[in-house]
Amino acid sequence: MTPVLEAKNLKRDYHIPGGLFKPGKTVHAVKGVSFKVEQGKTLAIVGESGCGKSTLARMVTMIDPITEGEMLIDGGKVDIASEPLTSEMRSKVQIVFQNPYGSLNPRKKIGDILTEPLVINTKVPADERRDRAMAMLKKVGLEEKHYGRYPHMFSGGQRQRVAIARALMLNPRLLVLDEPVSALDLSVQAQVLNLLADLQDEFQLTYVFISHDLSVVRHIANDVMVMYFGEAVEYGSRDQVFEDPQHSYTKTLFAATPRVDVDAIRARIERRKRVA
Ligand SMILES: Nc1ncnc2c1ncn2[C@@H]1O[C@H](COP(=O)(O)OP(=O)(O)OP(=O)(O)O)[C@@H](O)[C@H]1O
Repeated sequence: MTPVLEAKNLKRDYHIPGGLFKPGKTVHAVKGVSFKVEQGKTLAIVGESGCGKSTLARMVTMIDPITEGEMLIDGGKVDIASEPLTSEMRSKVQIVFQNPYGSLNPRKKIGDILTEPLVINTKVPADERRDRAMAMLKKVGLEEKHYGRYPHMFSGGQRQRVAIARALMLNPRLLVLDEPVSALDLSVQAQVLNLLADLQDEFQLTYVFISHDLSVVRHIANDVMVMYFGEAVEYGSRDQVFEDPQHSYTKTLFAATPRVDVDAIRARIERRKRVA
């Protein structure tokens, strides 16, 4: 099967200009990383702060340019040299950021936030845009009455649902989730993870899930890539990486991580749902 995304030897350098007495320097944030992810699957990218996870997320989402390497979506090459990238190309990959407070425009109603990607990227007429946004609200566990409300009227978990809904409005081939639950309370984390899992099952969505939280990764990933100083030091199936880590950094990372039992939280929520 052709992977939805295949990245080959991706590199990203940042050039930091020097001052009068300080020479400029180049930060090699991502140093040649390759991976692939198939439809309906989740690739988790883990590593500690500064290892290059977000840089990778921004490259895959085409927000940041690639210094070197190749990216194929559905087997077709993303021509990183073509500037500006076409909106059709961009709409294939969407991103959900960590902070549901900062990522939604506080001056816009939820309806406008959801329909905006259609206004910018498509010729879908206004009444159909509204219908699609209403349907999407329901898919992410919100209600039609939320359409006319502002982001400040929602909880953190609900705002992240709005961010997920917005990301799905263009039917992307790939969703990049950059620490999507780490700003949320633990029980809300489990609800949003449940939602992501349900949406993936229903629509065969493909995720690149960026996280520093191994308990979450264990719960959601099919494959795992561990990054360390801009390199992929481990890459394999979830069970392979968790049960038999090869690299000394992965072993240290796993040993240093307290285990939060997300499965138990999820089971508790399911029980509550059944009682209610
Ligand atoms: N715009 C930038 N200019 C210069 N250096 C940058 C820039 N963005 C990131 N870097 C550097 O690139 C490296 C990787 O950063 P990145 O934000 O991708 O890491 P991360 O793993 O996502 O960390 P965190 O989890 O803290 O966000 C770091 O050394 C960082 O300082």
